[in-house]
Amino acid sequence: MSLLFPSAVSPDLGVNIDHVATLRNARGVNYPDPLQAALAAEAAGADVITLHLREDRRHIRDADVRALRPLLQTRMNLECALTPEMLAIACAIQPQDVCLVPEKRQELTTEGGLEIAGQLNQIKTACRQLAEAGIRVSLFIDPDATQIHAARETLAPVIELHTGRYAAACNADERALELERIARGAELGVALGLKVNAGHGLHYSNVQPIAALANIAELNIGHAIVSHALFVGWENAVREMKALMVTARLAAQTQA
Ligand SMILES: CC(=O)[C@@H](O)[C@H](O)COP(=O)(O)O
Ligand SMILES: NCC(=O)COP(=O)(O)O
Repeated sequence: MSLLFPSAVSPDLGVNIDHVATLRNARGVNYPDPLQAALAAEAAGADVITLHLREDRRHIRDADVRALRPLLQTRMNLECALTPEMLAIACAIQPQDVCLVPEKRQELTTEGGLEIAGQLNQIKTACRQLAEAGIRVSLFIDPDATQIHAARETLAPVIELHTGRYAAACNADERALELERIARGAELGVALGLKVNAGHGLHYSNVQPIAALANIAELNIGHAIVSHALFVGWENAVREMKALMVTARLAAQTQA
């Protein structure tokens, strides 16, 4: 696990296990087991295990989070909405990291980042509550200067930049623009003293330009790894993603 940021040999890889649970829940059975996936991901090189306890429990369930916490050798990054229920669960389970994310009931996936300025006091209070429970707080936000400055005001030590627009870009020009927004956002975050993570929609085909950014400390990736695992096996899917990240970061460092 890399301890320093930025400019480590690779960003940390947070493997998101949500969609292992999606597959389990589709049949109402107890397999595939997200706990087994988490432990195997750690053995294959994951630095962090990320899981999103959605309010509607569409994939990860409370029991998964509770059972996994004492088993992990790395870190648990629990993603949750900014609600009293979720904050109470997080404080009881005490993951090392909590990432606060916006949720909409009908969305297929997380559509955007937190609107921090509009709920500054509520977010500040949540950050204080989590910090008092010994939890490091991350805010999932769009790579937007206004949001990054607002995040700094909450005293949360970490931000995670939403890479969804980058991942969904329709052409090379659009992708380059989105990459530039993320690079500038990461630079600003680090300048403000924040740890800067990124994630959402990243895939084997688009991860390297993001992993190359020296200011990015951690990438959280799930759906692509679960999907690729169908063809190459779970551990190989994790190893391949980590290898792409290391290669991209090393190449960028060599060029610098
Ligand atoms: C915040 C984030 O990007 C992930 O938690 C992602 O949202 C998980 O997958 P779903 O959005 O499909 O639940
Ligand atoms: N925070 C982003 C994340 O955990 C991974 O999301 P995805 O790779 O499943 O889109």
